[in-house]
Amino acid sequence: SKSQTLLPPSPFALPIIGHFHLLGPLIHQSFYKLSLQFGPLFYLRLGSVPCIVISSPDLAKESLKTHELSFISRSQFIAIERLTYSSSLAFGPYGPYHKFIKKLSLNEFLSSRSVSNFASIRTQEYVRLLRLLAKKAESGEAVNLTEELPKLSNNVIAKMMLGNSKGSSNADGRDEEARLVVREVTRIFGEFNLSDFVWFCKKLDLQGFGKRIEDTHRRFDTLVEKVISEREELRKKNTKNEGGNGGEEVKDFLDILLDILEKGSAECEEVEFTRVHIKALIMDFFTAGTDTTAISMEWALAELINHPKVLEKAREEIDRVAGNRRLVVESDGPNLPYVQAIIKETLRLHPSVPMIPRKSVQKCNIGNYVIPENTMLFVNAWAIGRDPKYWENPLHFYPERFLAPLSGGGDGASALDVRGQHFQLLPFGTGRRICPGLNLALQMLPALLGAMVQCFDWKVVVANQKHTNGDERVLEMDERPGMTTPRAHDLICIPVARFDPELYP
Ligand code: HEM
Repeated sequence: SKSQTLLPPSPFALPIIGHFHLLGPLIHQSFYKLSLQFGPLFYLRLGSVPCIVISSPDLAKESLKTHELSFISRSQFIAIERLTYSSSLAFGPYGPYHKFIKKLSLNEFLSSRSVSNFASIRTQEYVRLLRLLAKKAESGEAVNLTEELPKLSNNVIAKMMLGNSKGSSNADGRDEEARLVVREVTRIFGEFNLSDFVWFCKKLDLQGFGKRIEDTHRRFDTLVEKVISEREELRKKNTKNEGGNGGEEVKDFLDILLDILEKGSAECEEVEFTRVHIKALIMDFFTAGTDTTAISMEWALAELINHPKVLEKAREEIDRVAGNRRLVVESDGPNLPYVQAIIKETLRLHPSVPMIPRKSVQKCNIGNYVIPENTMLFVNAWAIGRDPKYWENPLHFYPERFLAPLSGGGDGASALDVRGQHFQLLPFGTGRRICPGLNLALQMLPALLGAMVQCFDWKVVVANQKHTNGDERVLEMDERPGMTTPRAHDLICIPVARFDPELYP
């Protein structure tokens, strides 16, 4: 029939640029506005790249579950290709290598068990931040949380993945350099490169991305080569202890990967696994795991500052569970349902990856429409999280919606989790390409938020963060463009101590 050959509805396109003229800097918001006009499934051409945008849970399910294998890949962009050594888990195609490395990452690095094994490393990092905040509180100084939170998540991933006491020294400022490189990579990934979208610009590099990409690639490669070579040396010296790991410490992911590189593994017989794959994986976890976790934490705290009653309720729960003689810790998580609900509510309104990006590997039908092979798919999780059809009072920050209602009613959100089973709430995506870091993020976020609320009151100081038009919220909640959704302005606050730092572990 005619409908079997139809593309989804689409706005008027211009020559060469296609629909780019319809997009503002916050692309998920532009897509949301277009969805109000063209419906929950529409078609765009970005330069010469065909795309579809989905903004309803039903169609999200149809594309990501029913047609999962059709939309299983991701688009290859010039910067991503180069900076991830064309071997990315996060951005690469789906196939035997992806299956192998994802399974390995989930089993050996990011499973609930592995994440628990590294709990003490994370506690050290939480306490390092809390001590800094306590110092600032003592001197009445402001602290820029937008700077500090990524340091924490970066350190956590570095220490879980690469270890911290394996003979590598930070005397040459390596941690700082690593953080700066990761920040630059994330920035480059989030910027729009004409060469990716307009076919005749492919070789022109009109915006000068090439040099930035090459410089950043060189800096990262130098760093990661040093880390891997030092570990290889240490392993040689230490051959008596299997894995060269000193026996008592928990094996970090780098040791596991080097074991496979040296001895092979039954499961990787079919795939090539080289030193380059190790480097790519390190890049993957730093870029996919650092900003996302820090941004979610920042939004959660900003929402609490804007909603003092929610903050007070969270604090009552924390004080009930941990009291005021010990710090709240990750293992308290299951006893903190209200704090957990705050995290879900934050991920609903501020998913740090606002759109799930995929690419079709074969032609398929969605609704009554035909989606050609090689079409980019954006599932707009940000828009779905704000749709009044699925959420009561969607713009209201109301964690209670995720707690069992006393007497029915509400939007039924109490039954929803964030693990990819419920298509109206997809902050971590779903299916075979679901975020493997979700266990880690869901361990860290409640514990860290809990500790920051338990230990401090928060005073907002910077003028451009504040509403001036009589809005009762204190902080503005605007977003900045990028691949993730950071806050437009840095979150700068003065912490006021309410917990004795002597009691930190
Ligand atoms: C609040 C924190 C985080 C959020 C909101 C988040 C969100 C996401 C989303 C939406 C995807 C795409 C899923 C899909 O296509 O279905 C993704 C993929 C991914 N994430 Fe996360 N993420 C977070 C933290 C982390 C952490 C801590 C790590 C690693 C340590 C990580 C590593 C990855 C990787 C490797 C992928 C690619 C998976 C694949 O393509 O198979 N993420 N994440």
